[in-house]
Amino acid sequence: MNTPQLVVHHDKELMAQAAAARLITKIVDAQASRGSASVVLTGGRNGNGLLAALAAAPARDAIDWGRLDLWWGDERFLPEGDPDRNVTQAREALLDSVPLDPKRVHAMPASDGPYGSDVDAAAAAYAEELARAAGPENHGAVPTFDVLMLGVGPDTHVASLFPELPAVRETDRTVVGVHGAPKPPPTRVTLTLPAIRAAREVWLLAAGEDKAGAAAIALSGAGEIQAPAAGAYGRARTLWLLDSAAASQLPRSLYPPASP
Ligand SMILES: O=C(O)[C@H](O)[C@@H](O)[C@H](O)[C@H](O)COP(=O)(O)O
Repeated sequence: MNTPQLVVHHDKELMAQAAAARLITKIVDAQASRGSASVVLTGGRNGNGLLAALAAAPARDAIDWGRLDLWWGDERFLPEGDPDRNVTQAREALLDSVPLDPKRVHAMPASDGPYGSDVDAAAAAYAEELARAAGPENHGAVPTFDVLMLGVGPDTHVASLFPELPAVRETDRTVVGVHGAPKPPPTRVTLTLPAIRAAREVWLLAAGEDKAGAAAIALSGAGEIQAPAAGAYGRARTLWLLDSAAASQLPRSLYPPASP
């Protein structure tokens, strides 16, 4: 497990803009070296804020949108097109404004899709889609994600892995259904920690005063069952992108001064 790196920006708008610039560079570099890139998106205000900043970024179209695979870390199990679905919000924030290859946009199943209301079947189907996309070098589970992004909840949840619930304890499956999530809606599909940890880089997005406690707990050695964000790390890099408010309870020794 690599030591998390922290970057603290002055406020949440600057954090979103800086994270978007960082993501553009990461995607462009991946496409230059391997011909394509693979990114896992996250829902929530910080995740969508980053997508909106990316949509407005001057260098946005340095990305070859046709050679980008998009996956999701989690999804609210709602009907197709529901405004509360992460993919709906991502489309509004960015995806509908760029020329993606629709075959490379891998939304998680909706509750009125081929699996009906069976969220566990929907989760299993997404796990199979990931496995089909994995190459031999990925040990057959999930493709190599260049960047997997995660918003952080005030209770330290990431994706739909909530403290103490069964999904965060999963050690074999890559995708599971979530029943009774404390953050509405209660039924969700989520990647598990083993899937998250397959990513080259994991970026955790935390902005706002309401994330200060979660960041301090997750970064002070808490266990992943009680603090799922503590278990979210990449194979090569784990990066926390915070604003000053979310970093306000961290030991000063943990991070450099906020950017001006
Ligand atoms: O489906 C979801 O709700 C998200 O994927 C969830 O994991 C989110 O990223 C965090 O709850 C942070 O959300 P905010 O950025 O809105 O605080």
